[in-house]
Amino acid sequence: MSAAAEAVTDALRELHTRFAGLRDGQLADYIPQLALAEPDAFRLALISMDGHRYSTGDADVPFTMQSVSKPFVYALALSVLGLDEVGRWVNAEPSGEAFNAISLEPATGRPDNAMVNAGAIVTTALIPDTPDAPGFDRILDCLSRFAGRQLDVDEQVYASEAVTGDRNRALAYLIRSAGPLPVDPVAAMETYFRQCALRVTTLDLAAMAATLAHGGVNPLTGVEVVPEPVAAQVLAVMATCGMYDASGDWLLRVGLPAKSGVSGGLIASGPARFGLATYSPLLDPTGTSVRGRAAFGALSERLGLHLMHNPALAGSTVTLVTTADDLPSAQAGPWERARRERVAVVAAQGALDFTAAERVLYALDEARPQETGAAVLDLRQVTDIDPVARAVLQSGLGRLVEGGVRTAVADPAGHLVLLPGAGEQDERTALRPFDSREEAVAWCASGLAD
Ligand SMILES: NC(=O)CC[C@H](N)C(=O)O
Repeated sequence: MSAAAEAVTDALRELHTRFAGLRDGQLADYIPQLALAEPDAFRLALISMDGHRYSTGDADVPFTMQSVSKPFVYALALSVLGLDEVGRWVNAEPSGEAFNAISLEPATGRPDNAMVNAGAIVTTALIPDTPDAPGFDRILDCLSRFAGRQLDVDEQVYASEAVTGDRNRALAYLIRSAGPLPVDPVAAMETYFRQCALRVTTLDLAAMAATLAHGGVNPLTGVEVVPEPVAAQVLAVMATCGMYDASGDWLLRVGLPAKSGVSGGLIASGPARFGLATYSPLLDPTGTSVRGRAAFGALSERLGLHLMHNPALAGSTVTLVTTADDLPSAQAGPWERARRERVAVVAAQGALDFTAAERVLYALDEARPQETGAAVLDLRQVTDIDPVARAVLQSGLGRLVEGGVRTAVADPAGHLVLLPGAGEQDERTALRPFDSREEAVAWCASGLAD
């Protein structure tokens, strides 16, 4: 790793040092194998949207996923069946109850959400066997693609939970008796226990969290694991329900979609930013890693990761030049004319989304193009434009043209190539794309009324 990027690992190391001494909490012992975990183990990993990996502690040592598997199986169910169909069987409301609560909605028999055990059992049951693959193989394949490598089952942990998992079995029978879902409790529990016993490393979990943050595309492999809308739906349910009866407090203090598991694994996703994972098996009463919670809280605060913080710094993607005054004065002819007439020139830079497009259009209006009858939008420094920003800009520029403004776009990369009606307008007010700002300004100025 380069020296500069070591700074990110340093930040993780610092958190590790700061919280390694925390000895609060208990090992989960209702699954006997989990009580054998090393209480001092503490690992942290972060994976960026470019697939850069950072970690500290033994981030390559495996442990079982437990409930951290739930959002990924939910993602699979959503991509196979769609939100409406999945929503018929499992709701998306925070339950305010413990992960293993024996509780279903009275009116419908649905579990509250897919993050508590009852909901996760339903989600698992929604992935049926197909002629090609048993339900569990489909889950294994999907979760392996989230991780970017082939995962396997810890047979000892699986067997340990299968022996002691009566409460979950009871839930499966309750679900079958309370609602119309044709759950086979025995088969569903077999698959659910195996999914909980899937073996991952801390770096695997960070890759899985990063894939959700990256719109469903694994940033390490480039593979689209689930469609982008599904990734957003899963993050939404993680944000509201992922930490069970501590979800509200978590969103308030840490401010990231997250999911914990009783082995001590914990993930958090910063949408379009990174995937985070930690492993440390001492748990608080809600079943969340004590060190993991402390580390993610501190990291969020220190790096300003809370989702509700003011997201983009104003001006970071848009530069605004309001008149042709800034054009090089040596240029004669149409340039001189453009300067004299104060033709509006607005320049944007960086990646344009809806927010940036709104600023651009507002700046165009502020430059009062109706008074001069001409406007130039300079997109030469724009690196990317999303479909929403393109549509909003096209419609805004269309309005200017309709209002009689001669409008030119310096757009050598063709960000707005689909300009509606370009060339169909009358020559004086047409909307025209140009390769350079000079040509765009000259064309605008040459058409100004005398
Ligand atoms: N919160 C958890 O991690 C629970 C998972 C565990 N396998 C159970 O069903 O009890």
